[in-house]
Amino acid sequence: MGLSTAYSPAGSRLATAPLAAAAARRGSVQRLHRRRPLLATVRCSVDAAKQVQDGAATIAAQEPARHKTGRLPRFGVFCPTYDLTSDDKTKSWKKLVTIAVSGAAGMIANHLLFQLASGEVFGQDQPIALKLLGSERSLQALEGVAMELEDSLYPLLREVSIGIDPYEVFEDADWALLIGAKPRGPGMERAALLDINGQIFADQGKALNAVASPNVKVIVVGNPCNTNALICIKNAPSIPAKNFHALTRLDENRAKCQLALKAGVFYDKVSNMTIWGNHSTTQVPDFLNAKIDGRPVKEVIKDTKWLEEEFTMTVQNRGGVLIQKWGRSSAASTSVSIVDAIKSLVTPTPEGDWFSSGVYTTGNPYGIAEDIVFSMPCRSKGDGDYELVSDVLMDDFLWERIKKTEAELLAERKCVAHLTGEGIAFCDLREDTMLPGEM
Ligand SMILES: NC(=O)C1=CN([C@@H]2O[C@H](COP(=O)(O)OP(=O)(O)OC[C@H]3O[C@@H](n4cnc5c(N)ncnc54)[C@H](OP(=O)(O)O)[C@@H]3O)[C@@H](O)[C@H]2O)C=CC1
Ligand SMILES: O=C([O-])CC(=O)C(=O)O
Repeated sequence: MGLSTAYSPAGSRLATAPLAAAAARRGSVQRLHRRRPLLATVRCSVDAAKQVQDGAATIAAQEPARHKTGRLPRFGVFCPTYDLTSDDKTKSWKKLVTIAVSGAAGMIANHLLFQLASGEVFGQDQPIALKLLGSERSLQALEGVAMELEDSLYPLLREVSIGIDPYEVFEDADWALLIGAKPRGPGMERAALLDINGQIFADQGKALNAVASPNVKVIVVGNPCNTNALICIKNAPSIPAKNFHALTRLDENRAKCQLALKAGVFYDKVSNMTIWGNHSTTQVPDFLNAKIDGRPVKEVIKDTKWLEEEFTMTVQNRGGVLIQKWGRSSAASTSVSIVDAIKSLVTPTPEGDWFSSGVYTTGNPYGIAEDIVFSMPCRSKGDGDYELVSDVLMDDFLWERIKKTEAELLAERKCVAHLTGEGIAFCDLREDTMLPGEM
């Protein structure tokens, strides 16, 4: 095994990206056309044996200059010197999975990237390439992240590249984990946040549409994640809308934790936990359909007042309380929940159970407004796809709250009409509309 920094002879491939970017920026969403990737496979950049002969140190020393060429600098490349076809241990290794991560120098990514590289997400026989998206302001930090990934000696991590142009970084991505977003600052109107972050997700949607794998799976984490995911969908008409998710798995995990603590059971006894709606303080943690040890929650926890009030509010406000304690928003647990969300899509859902994800509502069986991204109960066969669970109970309490979070998302959609190709934005959000982190 060898370790250094070098470059694949991929100049022609990368050189085309700015052209695609310019074309896409000029065109409307509808006029965007998918571009066939010129090179479908990503290779290891460093061959250990060759590296010794060629003098990898010289290549590494030239690396800073390469930033200026517009090529993606490559890091963390472990090319096994053994023959993949003849080594028993590696015979079952799968085709490389390429994962693009935005906000890669941020706090959540600082946990997530290492979980991805360790093999715990996609499996111990699944080599991966990480493509990290940053900005001018974070490029140095991003190099630091890449260096730490190199130094971690993950055998499944075949390539790390960093860049600031989504049209380069998203090229051929099988997964796009969109974390980077501007945090809401003091005094900033929510409408302004929707506009600033919405613009980021409109651009990234266009880039995904142009260069990612046609079946790329996208998980939007950056807030407000439901509406950011909707903006992405609208700007990526060639990618199935079903492939986009807004992360509400952290909310599901928080709800499971609270129910387990109240019932005095281990958290793995809590199942069928749905978070309905927006990743905001209007979200609805569903205790009507959730189960503890296979029994309806309301049979186990008889304190309905607690369920309707304390439980619900604790989950809705958990992010804000954590910010007050920590001075920053949940990062490690968010990373864990992204891992959970991916695993739920790449492994079959246990019989009778489900998971929550913010997905596109068109065609939903519950009567929720179409054309928004709403957290709902999903099941997967483990093929990266999902289906909505249809046999759920509904009562007045649940439905009333679902309508409130739905109204919030419909209002958010109006605020970003200019970014979804649906006309002039009109923003009239309720005062109490907040992200989980705002209190
Ligand atoms: N859905 C969920 O459950 C949760 C969502 N979140 C959300 O995830 C996002 C990332 O959180 P976290 O990693 O902790 O945040 P950090 O502040 O640590 O990192 C965010 C990254 O966003 C990037 N960014 C993109 N555009 C801007 C901009 N205009 N101004 C400032 N930074 C920008 C920055 O990277 P660069 O300069 O490289 O672009 C920065 O590194 C936030 O939106 C947060 O609210 C957090 C917790 C839970
Ligand atoms: O508002 C934030 O940035 C934090 C957040 O989403 C959460 O903790 O759920």
